[in-house]
Amino acid sequence: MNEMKQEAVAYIALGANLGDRERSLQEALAKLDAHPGIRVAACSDVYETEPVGYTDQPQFLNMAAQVASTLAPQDLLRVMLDIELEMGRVRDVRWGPRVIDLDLLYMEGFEMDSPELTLPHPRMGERLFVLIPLADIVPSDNRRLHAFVHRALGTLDGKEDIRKWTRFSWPDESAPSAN
Ligand SMILES: Nc1ncnc2c1ncn2[C@@H]1O[C@H](COP(=O)(O)OP(=O)(O)OP(=O)(O)O)[C@@H](O)[C@H]1O
Ligand SMILES: Nc1nc2c(c(=O)[nH]1)N=C(CO)CN2
Repeated sequence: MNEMKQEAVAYIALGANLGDRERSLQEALAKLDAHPGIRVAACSDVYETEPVGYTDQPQFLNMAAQVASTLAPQDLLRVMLDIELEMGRVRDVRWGPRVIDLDLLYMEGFEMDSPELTLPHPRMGERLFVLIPLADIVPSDNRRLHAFVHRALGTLDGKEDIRKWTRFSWPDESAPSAN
């Protein structure tokens, strides 16, 4: 893995709509935070959302996390994809049901466009289930991302059914260790 000397701030979208959704979000955050090159710095509220795209599937829980990472973006994504696999995600239906979905939305200082990794995430401005949690944690001094999120929120206002989910806390003292 290519370790960078300095931490870079990145934003990750989390989604879950199979099994114990809340526990899956907790577990994914714990696994990210347990990695030596990743520190979970802030978490959004959790929202219950109607499925978008492929609609014949259960409701999602969605949230966003701000992380600080010394990993190169490709390595951070690899860790995220490994966590999805460890947690039993099966890739079959595009936009279909999943135990956990982790998308890398934005990483400070990095722009790239390849099938393996596109940054910023090409569809983040189209999805309220991504933007509403992200707005909880993007600081206003990140002018570029803050402006992007709020402009996109303005154009999508009211287009998806999203409700705040209140029963979530992280770090979760009762959760099993991620290792
Ligand atoms: N910014 C990114 N974040 C996550 N995956 C990405 C990104 N850019 C490209 N990819 C690639 O997309 C592939 C498919 O991702 P995934 O199965 O999570 O898509 P999806 O959640 O079904 O749809 P969407 O990409 O619209 O969220 C991953 O294997 C990954 O290599
Ligand atoms: N509400 C909601 N809908 C979705 C979600 C998601 O996380 N939340 N993820 C998808 C796969 O990218 C497809 N549709």
